Amino acid sequence: MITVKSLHHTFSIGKKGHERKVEVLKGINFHIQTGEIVAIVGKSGSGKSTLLQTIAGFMKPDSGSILVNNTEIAGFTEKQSAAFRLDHFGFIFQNFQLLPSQTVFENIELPLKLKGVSRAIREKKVAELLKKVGLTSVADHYPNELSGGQQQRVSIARAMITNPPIILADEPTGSLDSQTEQEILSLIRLLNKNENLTFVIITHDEEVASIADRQFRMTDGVLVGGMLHVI
Ligand SMILES: Nc1ncnc2c1ncn2[C@@H]1O[C@H](COP(=O)(O)OP(=O)(O)OP(=O)(O)O)[C@@H](O)[C@H]1O
Repeated sequence: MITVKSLHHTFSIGKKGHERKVEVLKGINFHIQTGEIVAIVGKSGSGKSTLLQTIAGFMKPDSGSILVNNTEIAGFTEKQSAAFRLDHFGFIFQNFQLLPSQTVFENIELPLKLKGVSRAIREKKVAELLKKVGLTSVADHYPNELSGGQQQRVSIARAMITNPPIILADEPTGSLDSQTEQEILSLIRLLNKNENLTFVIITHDEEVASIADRQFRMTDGVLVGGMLHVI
């Protein structure tokens, strides 16, 4: 599903003329299979977000290979990356990133609108997903009328609406209390099982990492681990 080989990336930090080079990805290698939940765990600044951004095609690595379903995406142009992203990746963020002026229904249907999907199909698909994430009764509410857990359910539904095979999640429960965190983690597990969805979750929270089939540890730009985790 995702195979990363010899991925390198270096940032230039600081004022022009006095830049400092920081090697953030020092030759990353891993393979993720379809239907796995993988957690990428590591301290702040270890390079987790940079890795996720390169997989998603938001950032071009200096060198290395990223194969997603046998397509090499590391050398894609921005336009190619955007098109590939829409078909292959859904995103979940710590702060939900919902549009405040749009209802739950409208937030979830947005990616389908961007793809030019007809209204009838959009309505059918959003209704199906609302049911899967347990939000049918709040379809016409606005994000600020929902709890944090409900907002994260909306963003999970939005991430899934175009049927991408892979969900990339950056600290998906970072803004939630521990009980709500457990509910969202259970939902992720359920969707993984029922829909065969692959999840790549970035976290520094061991509780979150514990739901993963495998955990990778990011330390100073090096990724280690990947042992099967028994839950
Ligand atoms: N656009 C950028 N320009 C320059 N340096 C950057 C940029 N993005 C990240 N960095 C640097 O790269 C290193 C890794 O950052 P990254 O955000 O990938 O870490 P992280 O493990 O995701 O951290 P956190 O958990 O705090 O989000 C940090 O030293 C950071 O300062």
